Amino acid sequence: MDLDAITEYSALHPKPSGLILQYGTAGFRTKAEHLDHVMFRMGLLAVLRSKQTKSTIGVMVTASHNPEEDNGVKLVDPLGEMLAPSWEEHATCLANAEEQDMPRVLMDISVKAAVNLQQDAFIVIGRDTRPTSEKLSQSVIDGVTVLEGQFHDYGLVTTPQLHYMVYCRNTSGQYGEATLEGYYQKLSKAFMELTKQTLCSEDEYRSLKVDCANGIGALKLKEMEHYVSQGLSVQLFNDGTKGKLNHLCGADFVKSHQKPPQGMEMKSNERCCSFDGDADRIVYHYLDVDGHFHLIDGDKIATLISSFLKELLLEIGESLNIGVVQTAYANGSSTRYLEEVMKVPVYCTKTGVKHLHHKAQEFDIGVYFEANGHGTVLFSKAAETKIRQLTKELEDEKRKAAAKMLENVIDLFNQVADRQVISTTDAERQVVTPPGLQEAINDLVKKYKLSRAFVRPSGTEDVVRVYAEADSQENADSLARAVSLAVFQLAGGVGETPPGF
Ligand SMILES: CC(=O)N[C@H]1[C@@H](OP(=O)(O)O)O[C@H](CO)[C@@H](O)[C@@H]1O
Ligand SMILES: [Mg+2]
Repeated sequence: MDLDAITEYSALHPKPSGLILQYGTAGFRTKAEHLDHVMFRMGLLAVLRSKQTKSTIGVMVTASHNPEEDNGVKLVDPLGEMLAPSWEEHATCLANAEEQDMPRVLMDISVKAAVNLQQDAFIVIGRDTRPTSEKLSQSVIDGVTVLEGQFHDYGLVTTPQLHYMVYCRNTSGQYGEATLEGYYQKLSKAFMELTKQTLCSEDEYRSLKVDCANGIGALKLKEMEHYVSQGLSVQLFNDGTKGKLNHLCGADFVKSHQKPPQGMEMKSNERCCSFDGDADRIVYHYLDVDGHFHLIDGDKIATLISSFLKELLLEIGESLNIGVVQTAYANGSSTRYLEEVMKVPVYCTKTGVKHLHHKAQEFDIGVYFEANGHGTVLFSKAAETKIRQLTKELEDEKRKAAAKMLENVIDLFNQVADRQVISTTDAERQVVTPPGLQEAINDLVKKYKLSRAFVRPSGTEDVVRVYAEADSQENADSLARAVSLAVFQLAGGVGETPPGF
């Protein structure tokens, strides 16, 4: 490691002294102007991780659903998964080292993690459409280059696309070809075959209006459109030509405000959906005949997918186990429905895809979704092999067709995978500190029917998130208000007291 060169280049990406950031739910996120040094250093760290794992590592420059002024970075591990927790700690240490200490901290990490510095390194880089992303990804490249890592810059890609590239490269192309063309080919082929097998072929079911949050999803869906045009006609809105990223539109807005995005014309019963800024979330929505808005969020998507999968498994007569993984944000009635009606075991993990993904790997088929629309279905290697074998061996036509559908589902899901006074336990559903806050929440929850509430510090924004549900909108709002007030009083709130809703 050429420490002089590192010191020299690092001075071109200086750390504002005293700035402390944490590798949170989905990497580092904050105002873009504070991130140049973090990007450079994540380029360095990605090289160490690549040498240690002897694999390609991904670096994605994005702040997903955050406002346009923010930016962020997350590292992608060899199998397309989120960075391992011990390396999140290394990332935090490296990002926070003062300028003069940085080369030493980098050395310490390479010693602690037993990195063979002679090993080659290869990094793939992607970015979203934020105005600051291009320059910041150049800083990542500077970090990679100074440690003599090789790299490929994919430029503008969605987060799932970058995860896909990493996985393809580390499985020598077995999962697919590590190009955008390869990505579109693989997904569209599975999608077209699966839709061919379904019953509803009328045109109205084949059109979809897509709110692209004024982000990268618009560019990439335009590229993908013609691969699927025989099975699906898409109409793009909020494609970034006018509006601001994630502003009054996109999956996060639609989910948290429970209303249609601006900039999209919706008529009764039209099928609509929204992406977030880096297109790794999707929620569906529609207006009914009376013009009422309905949201098909991650909870509902998980329920629909698991019932579909259960039916197919029944058809082929295989008893592969299915598990559904949710977070504390899942609506209580979706959990009850899955457990009591569908008889599917449901598990709750901490917020963030990495936690859900990890748990979902324990099943033959693991379905995981955050309520906000992040999610996928994972098939264990054994389940995948079994299903692929059945498509060849089964003689009964109906059973064979069901096995083929399952095989297409496997290929369609991209199976690879983003305040501190408040601390929590029990998958973030119970507050530990500050003292008294959990008791206050318990007392408030008791006042409402079918109610739940919890609070936790966000890992992507400088806020404390308050969740509340109850038997009516009015009661849920009122409970949320009361809990916010308790947080404000017991957790040292600053500024104005939380407003009414
Ligand atoms: C309540 C909520 O929606 N939280 C989001 C949000 O995390 P926070 O740690 O809550 O800021 O951003 C994450 C990354 O996009 C996403 O995984 C997570 O679900
Ligand atoms: Mg996102």
